[in-house]
Amino acid sequence: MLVTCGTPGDPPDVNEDRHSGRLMTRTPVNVTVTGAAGQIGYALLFRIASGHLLGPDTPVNLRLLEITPALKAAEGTAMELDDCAFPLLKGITITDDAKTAFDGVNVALLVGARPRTKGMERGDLLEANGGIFKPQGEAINAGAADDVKVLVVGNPANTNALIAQQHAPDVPRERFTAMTRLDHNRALSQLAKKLGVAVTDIENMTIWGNHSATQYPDLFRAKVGGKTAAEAVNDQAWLENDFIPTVAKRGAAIIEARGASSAASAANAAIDHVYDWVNGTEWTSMAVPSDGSYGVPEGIISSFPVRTSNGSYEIIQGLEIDEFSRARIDASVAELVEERDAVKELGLI
Ligand SMILES: NC(=O)C1=CN([C@@H]2O[C@H](COP(=O)(O)OP(=O)(O)OC[C@H]3O[C@@H](n4cnc5c(N)ncnc54)[C@H](O)[C@@H]3O)[C@@H](O)[C@H]2O)C=CC1
Ligand SMILES: O=C([O-])CC(=O)C(=O)O
Repeated sequence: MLVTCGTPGDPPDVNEDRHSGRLMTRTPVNVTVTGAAGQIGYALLFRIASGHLLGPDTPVNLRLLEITPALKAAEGTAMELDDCAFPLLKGITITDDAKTAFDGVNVALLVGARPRTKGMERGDLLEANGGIFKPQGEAINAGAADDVKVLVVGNPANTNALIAQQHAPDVPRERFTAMTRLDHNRALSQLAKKLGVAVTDIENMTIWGNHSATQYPDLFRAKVGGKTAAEAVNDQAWLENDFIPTVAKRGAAIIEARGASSAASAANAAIDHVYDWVNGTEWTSMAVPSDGSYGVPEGIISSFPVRTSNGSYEIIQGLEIDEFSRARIDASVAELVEERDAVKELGLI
């Protein structure tokens, strides 16, 4: 099923922003969002359409991929998007067909995933998600634009990204990334509160490893006022027993408090991830395919400190890793290796 909305009659490359009067001379970027009718989708789509993902001069076409029973809800969201009259939004396609959704895609946000339900083992979860991320990887391989960038949000995000990547052999493998930016932002906020500083006073925050409770938010690399954050905090007990578990288990704490998982903050982090990937930043956290840096086995999609520029990224090299951090990184990476081996055993990669 395919529904199109929006204003397909617009000329493709010259658009007038009716709010600023400025001429936008760029071809619309095709942005596909899977799980578009879900909670994160609802928090994400309006920000993409208003220019927060790619900047105020970049028009977008939205492609919403959903499972068939959720198409009606996606149509409702598309009606609301229309009702915002966003100057940058050039068209909306709603479909339950992955090939249609990813045809010509420039930015793919893979949000829809199978949540863990009662009685489900980890293997069952990985298998169910394999059924989603394998065909999506194949559809990206078949139809994506040459410059495609993929962000996987749906959990288990790192391993889902690996599954999709492994089924898209014609797409450069580094284009498949997973989201640890929410963890990064959570770490900034917790540290800023502890030190009584602004989040903007903190530099070089890093999340290592998996987007799971084993992740390592690293205060020995982060800097505040010329010191490492660990020195500025000067409280190893807080760092170990409070900061790390608070950041790593924040997702569960939000579910406990809200009765639903993080949605607006997750959407915000997805926006941050892609915006920085496209526009450049000196230091952030992204889960990316390892090239063997910092002893992380090659190919594993693990979170690293990265620098981005001109639409590409590199893992920041040359950091000295202390013993405490080494053990934490190794533990999270070991979990990723286990997940990779499990999906291999299931024949998903
Ligand atoms: N990496 C991260 O930091 C975070 C990841 N998440 C994960 O993001 C995912 C989405 O979260 P929510 O939006 O809250 O969930 P949700 O359950 O509200 O929405 C998920 C949507 O995905 C759709 N869907 C399922 N299979 C699909 C398929 N094959 N193709 C397209 N759509 C499909 C469902 O119909 C549903 O509308 C979950 O896996 C959640 O655990 C959530 C927060 C943070
Ligand atoms: O824990 C969850 O299910 C959602 C999630 O990934 C997060 O909030 O970090």
